[in-house]
Amino acid sequence: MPYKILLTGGTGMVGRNILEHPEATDHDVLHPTSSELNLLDRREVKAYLSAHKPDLIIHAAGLVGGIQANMANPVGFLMDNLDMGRNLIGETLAAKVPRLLNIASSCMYPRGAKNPLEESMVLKGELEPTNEGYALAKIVATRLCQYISDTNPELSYKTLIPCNLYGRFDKFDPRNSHMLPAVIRKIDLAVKEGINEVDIWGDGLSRREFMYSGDLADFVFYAIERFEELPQDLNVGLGYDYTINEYYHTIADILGYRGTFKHDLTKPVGMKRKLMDNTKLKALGWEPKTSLEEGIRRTFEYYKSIGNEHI
Ligand SMILES: NC(=O)c1ccc[n+]([C@@H]2O[C@H](COP(=O)([O-])OP(=O)(O)OC[C@H]3O[C@@H](n4cnc5c(N)ncnc54)[C@H](OP(=O)(O)O)[C@@H]3O)[C@@H](O)[C@H]2O)c1
Ligand SMILES: C[C@@H]1O[C@H](OP(=O)(O)OP(=O)(O)OC[C@H]2O[C@@H](n3cnc4c(=O)[nH]c(N)nc43)[C@H](O)[C@@H]2O)[C@@H](O)[C@H](O)[C@@H]1O
Repeated sequence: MPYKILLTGGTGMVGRNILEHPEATDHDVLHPTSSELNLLDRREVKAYLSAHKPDLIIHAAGLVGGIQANMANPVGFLMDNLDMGRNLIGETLAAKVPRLLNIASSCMYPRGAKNPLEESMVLKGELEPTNEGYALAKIVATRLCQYISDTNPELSYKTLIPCNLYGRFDKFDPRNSHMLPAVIRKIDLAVKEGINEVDIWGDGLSRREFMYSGDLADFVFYAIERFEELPQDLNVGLGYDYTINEYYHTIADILGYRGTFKHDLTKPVGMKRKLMDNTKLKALGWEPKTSLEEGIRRTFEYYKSIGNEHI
């Protein structure tokens, strides 16, 4: 059914993949930038919802970054994400908007939890220190949605928990990018400049589940067509992972890098693994379609198209 959707984070990687998806045109999608709607200003949020009256909200805004960005700014990652979530979800409740889809992150799982991570494991152990602030903010927004849904039968606020994501519209600046786009940039520079050795952060044995953002966007539309069928919290991932070393070698093969790698053990590695259980996702009848090789190729094409000189 067509919705009047408020999409937050519409200029970000997840948001732009949602807007680029063919089914976006089936709905009336409002996607204000942060200068048109600053989620850190609760009064602005209240006024925007009152003026536009969406019937579904997709919350894909946030202060987002890789391990090094999180370590450099734990206060910002906690405060901004907490305030954005609280302001948006709180005013959505006040306006009695019937549906909200909150985008969380697999980093909110306990660092030592048994893999694959099941949705019931949230809050069942200590968090990963390198992104604890961000994880706390994500957990608060996730629980806020649950409490609202549990105490307001006419409201349905649910959370998707994606694994690591990459793709078109990603961030490539090494100061705040995640591993996959950072490695595309590093290896592309090595090929262009004839560099024969590329650093891998850590021993490369950590494992990650990186899903192509276009697939998450596809699931978002699949999910909003079956909103009532969705569980309160739902992992959205591949169901398998690779080592960091394997990601480097796959990217090197695709970009034509023939040099060697050196492990820089002074760099942070974060969680050893955060593979999520996809039983509930598969039960809904959806699975991601984009292979790692195809996803890297599309991401690299996008990277080349934006001209990396200003990154
Ligand atoms: N990337 C990943 O690996 C990953 C993995 C799992 C989950 N997620 C989740 O997916 C969501 C989107 O991530 P992303 O990778 O798309 O992030 P992103 O590319 O950094 O985009 C962040 C978005 O949030 C907006 N935003 C930031 N501060 C704002 C504010 N004060 N008011 C309104 N909007 C604001 C930004 O708008 P401006 O550009 O105008 O600042 C931008 O559109 C986040 O909830 C993140 O936790 C991401
Ligand atoms: C989904 C995101 O996961 C994030 O954790 P996390 O996967 O470790 O974030 P990433 O920065 O993607 O790092 C993933 C893994 O890749 C390794 N890695 C290897 N080489 C590089 C490199 O050149 N750059 C980067 N960035 N990593 C690299 C890094 O040590 C870590 O083990 C959280 O900090 C965020 O809050 C968010 O939740």
